[in-house]
Amino acid sequence: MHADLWLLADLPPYSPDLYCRIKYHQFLSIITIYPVRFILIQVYYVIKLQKGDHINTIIQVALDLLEIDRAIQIAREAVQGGANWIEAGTPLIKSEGMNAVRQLKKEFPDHAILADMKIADTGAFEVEMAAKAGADIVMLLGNADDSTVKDAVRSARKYGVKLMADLIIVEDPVTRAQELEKMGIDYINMHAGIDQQMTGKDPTPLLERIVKVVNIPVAAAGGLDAITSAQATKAGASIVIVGGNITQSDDVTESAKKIRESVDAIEIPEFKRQTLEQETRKLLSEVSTPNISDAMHRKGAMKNIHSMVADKKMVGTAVTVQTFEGDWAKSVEAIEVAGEGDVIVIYNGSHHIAPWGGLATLSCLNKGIAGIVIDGAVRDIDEIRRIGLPVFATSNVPNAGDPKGFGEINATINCGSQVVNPGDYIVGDDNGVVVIEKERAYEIARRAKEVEKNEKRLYEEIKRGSTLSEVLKLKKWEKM
Ligand SMILES: O=C(CO)[C@H](O)[C@H](O)COP(=O)(O)O
Repeated sequence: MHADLWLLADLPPYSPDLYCRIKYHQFLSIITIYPVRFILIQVYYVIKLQKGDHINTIIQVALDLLEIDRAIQIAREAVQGGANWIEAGTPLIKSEGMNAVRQLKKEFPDHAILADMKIADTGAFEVEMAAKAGADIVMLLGNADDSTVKDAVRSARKYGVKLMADLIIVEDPVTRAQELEKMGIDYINMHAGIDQQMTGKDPTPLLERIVKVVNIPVAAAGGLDAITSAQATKAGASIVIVGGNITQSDDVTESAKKIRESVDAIEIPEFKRQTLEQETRKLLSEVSTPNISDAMHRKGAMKNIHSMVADKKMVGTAVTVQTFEGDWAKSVEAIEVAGEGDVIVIYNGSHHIAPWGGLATLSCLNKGIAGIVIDGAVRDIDEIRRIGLPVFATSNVPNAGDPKGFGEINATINCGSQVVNPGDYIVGDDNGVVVIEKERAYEIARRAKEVEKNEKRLYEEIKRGSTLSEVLKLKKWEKM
């Protein structure tokens, strides 16, 4: 059955009464003229929403991948979990062209296929191209020129496809949504793009305002997961577009199922957003230092600094100390300056004389300090290991220096060949230590989480018997 896109009718699983009402509606829509049908459908929606019912939300899985065969496999698993519409993501279309749409339509004839072309120009031509490849819905950029939008609408009507407008970089989304509806767009997509999400942008806040001013279905997209998809539904979204939290999951079907259950739940839990700092710390505690280094394009790793206490994870904000060979006065004074969740980062300049030991480490434990990093040596390694606080250094030795007091606290220092400023995020694990400049901490934490999700997915595929070069298609993507 070809999904009736307007009625969002391709909604398995749905309750029998809703099924009958939608079938009745489809019958009505066949026999009524458009305005009458339009009014009836509005009445239908108002009655359902008045009763507090949820209109079964469409889950659109966004296949932002590079390989069509992997995309098809992931789409299959997502549909098993309850995804309804299948999106050929922009990266997939840029990588595989219209063949991606053709293959998806061939594999999933009973599911609406959306081509996320993000059309900015030559609307008619690109809509025609996608329609002929089998797309049911085509995405254009909401801030494309009106002439492009209007010509895309003419082409969409001619080829029997629907149009969705992506508000990703629109200055005034509420006004633009109304203009786009007037020009004949079928769906509005309130979207926080992947890069925008890394800076904390969230599509939900504007959703309610847009749903109020347009009569066409509104989609939400941008880092959605089970909780935020439900919030988007509560804010009035009829379609939730989910990419990474399904496609990069190590269990795609389960992830899609969680989103299906969450958006269909009658009671949607209140979702209290954490502060940016809380979310940053939480994300950094979930990822590894290799994930973070990858998220920074292989940057940020400290050289020759190793964990002195095995199997310890450390996340904190830097209190920096500049000292000189073995001089431990400023290092110990820094314990009084640092607070809960800080990391004391020391440049000592020698690998043979320790400015740090067991007593200082115990003092840090008392203050809730997250850990210590020294470009230099430590001593009392047995005591430090018993205390269990994360300590990273270049070496451990038996001898210490004297408390002369040279140097300073909270100046810019160099540690492990990395520049460290007070307040920068410091993350350590058994791989080593990375430093993240505080201004980019949230963005890097989000990007590192994407790296981690992607690696988990690759791990899953290799576990099924593939190899790294196969899943990465190394030969195909080697730099020409
Ligand atoms: O259009 C997109 C990016 O430009 C993505 O498809 C959209 O953001 C959904 O993916 P995710 O849930 O990973 O954000």
